[in-house]
Amino acid sequence: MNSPYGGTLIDLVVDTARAAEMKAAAGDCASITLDERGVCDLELLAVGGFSPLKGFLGKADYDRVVREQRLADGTLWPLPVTLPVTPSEGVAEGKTLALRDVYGNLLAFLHVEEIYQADKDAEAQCVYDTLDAKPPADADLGRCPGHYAAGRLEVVRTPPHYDFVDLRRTPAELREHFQSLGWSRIVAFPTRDPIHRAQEETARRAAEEIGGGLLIQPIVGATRPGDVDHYTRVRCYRALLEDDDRSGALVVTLLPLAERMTRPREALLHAIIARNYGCTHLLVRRDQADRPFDDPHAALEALSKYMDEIGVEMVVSTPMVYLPDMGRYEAVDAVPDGVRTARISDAQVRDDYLAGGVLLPEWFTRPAVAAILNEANPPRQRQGLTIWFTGLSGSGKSTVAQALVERLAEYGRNCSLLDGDEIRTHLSKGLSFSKEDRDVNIRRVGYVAGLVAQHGGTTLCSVISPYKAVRDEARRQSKGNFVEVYCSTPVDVCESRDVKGHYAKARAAVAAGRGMGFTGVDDPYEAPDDAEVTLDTSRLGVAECVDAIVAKLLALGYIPPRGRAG
Ligand SMILES: Nc1ncnc2c1ncn2[C@@H]1O[C@H](COP(=O)(O)OS(=O)(=O)O)[C@@H](OP(=O)(O)O)[C@H]1O
Ligand SMILES: Nc1ncnc2c1ncn2[C@@H]1O[C@H](COP(=O)(O)OP(=O)(O)O)[C@@H](O)[C@H]1O
Repeated sequence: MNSPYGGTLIDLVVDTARAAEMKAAAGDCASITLDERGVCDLELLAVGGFSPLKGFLGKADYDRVVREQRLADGTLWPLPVTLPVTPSEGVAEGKTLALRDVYGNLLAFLHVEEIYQADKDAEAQCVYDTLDAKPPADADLGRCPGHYAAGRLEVVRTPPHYDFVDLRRTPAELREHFQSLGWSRIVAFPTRDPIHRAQEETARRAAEEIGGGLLIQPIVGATRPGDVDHYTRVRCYRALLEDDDRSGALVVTLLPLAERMTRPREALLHAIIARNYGCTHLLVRRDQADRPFDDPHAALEALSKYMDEIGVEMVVSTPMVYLPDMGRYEAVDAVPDGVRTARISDAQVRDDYLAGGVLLPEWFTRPAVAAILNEANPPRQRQGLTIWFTGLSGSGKSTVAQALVERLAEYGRNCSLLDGDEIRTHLSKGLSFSKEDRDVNIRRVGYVAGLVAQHGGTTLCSVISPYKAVRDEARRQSKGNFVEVYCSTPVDVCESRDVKGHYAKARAAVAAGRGMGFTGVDDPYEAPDDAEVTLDTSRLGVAECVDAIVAKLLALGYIPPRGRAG
């Protein structure tokens, strides 16, 4: 097994007596709440995943890491591990700072020795290589309020985790595990993608090549937007473990690393972490790029240059392809002439299989993994949905929405209805019709509908919602699963209907010079210009309105063609 980088596995977690003493003193010092990346970095610092670092980088280390990827003492270190702070009376040199997670859990104390200015330009240019392109990790650069703090770090507890606890091991625990397995040569495979058979085969071959074991390290810290969420990925890796007849040669351990998305430096960090976890080898893709303008070979070049110094050997992965006539995988460059090959691209996985609710074939993915991916990526007809009715009072929103509830049940989509009038008797009780209160009202409705949509439910919202900006906020809350129905019925028709007598009151109020702030009479209504469906209920009957919405939902895939309920 490999020794830790720098010779010693760092352990910053204090013993229980010291932890108790420190907790008792916590009230006397300022607290800061770590963001997602901060929590991940703290965990890896605490357990030695970032050995030889003993804390967040001080200025001398930071400056040299940014420009030369080396610590001040010359040790190769590719990426800044920093703690952003806003200096204040309690956050100052010589003070002690309590570090907490968003739930308020006390994680560590930093005895602040220095607070220094971040060099955002140098970070952007040297670390993220973004002289003329938008940084992939702009959120990371933007997250920094301008200063970093450093000093002696004492960790009271590592960030608590309640998911996949059986697959979480510190470097020390993993080393012990390797020892119990009798492994001395181990290839690490850090990944944030689901593993299909081709990748599995690639990783297996790497282990065979070195005559050792395989460590899959699912990266579960903050990853890139659009990545498959870590719960789904880890369920897939676990299925692999449970399903695999060769599972004796495979270990899965989660890696709580917040990725910086900046090759090639990130690849070097993976190598250092692999070594700290006891691995002797790192599986490396031939081409890897986080951004379209990245040089795909840069990571491999950097690794070749520094692997000796890091003390980890590189195994360059062999991409695999399926040979349907032979029922096996083969290295792409070893396929015999004239033999048929089969593959499914990432885009096909997404668009042709997952989006359509079609299971990936067994030759491509283990059935247990395919089932998890399908369950986690339901086709649109099984995804949540918000149908948002907007329009003047009396324009037909509630009438059409109620009819739609019945009609959608026919397609297996059961809906809840949030009707403006009713909402204002509880969720929004006491709110007026001022612009501010209307916005609050709509935000509440949008928030509730968004939560329901994200968990697979369907909500029909029937609210005037006169302002475009807040309607758009509601759309975002539902993460795009949002269909806007604009009841464009002319105001004179709404007024002639005057279902509740409000228009008459509003006109009377205006005539008396008081005004009532009634939408369409003496209050504004901003009509949508991008609604999915527009209905003038003075021209269409209720059933025709429902037909138009159903046709749109069919076209968008939110309901199945009749008789094929999903
Ligand atoms: N000043 C004023 N302006 C508009 N509407 C008024 C007003 N005062 C009372 N009402 C009644 O309240 C219902 C609209 O509530 P909403 O929650 O949908 O309005 S908003 O979206 O917050 O603007 C609306 O009911 P519907 O007719 O069902 O739309 C009105 O009857
Ligand atoms: N095609 C139609 N669609 C919806 N409502 C209609 C239609 N034709 C007539 N109406 C009548 O118009 C009124 C609309 O009121 P309502 O649905 O409460 O509107 P809103 O919810 O927009 O305030 C109801 O009395 C309804 O019967």
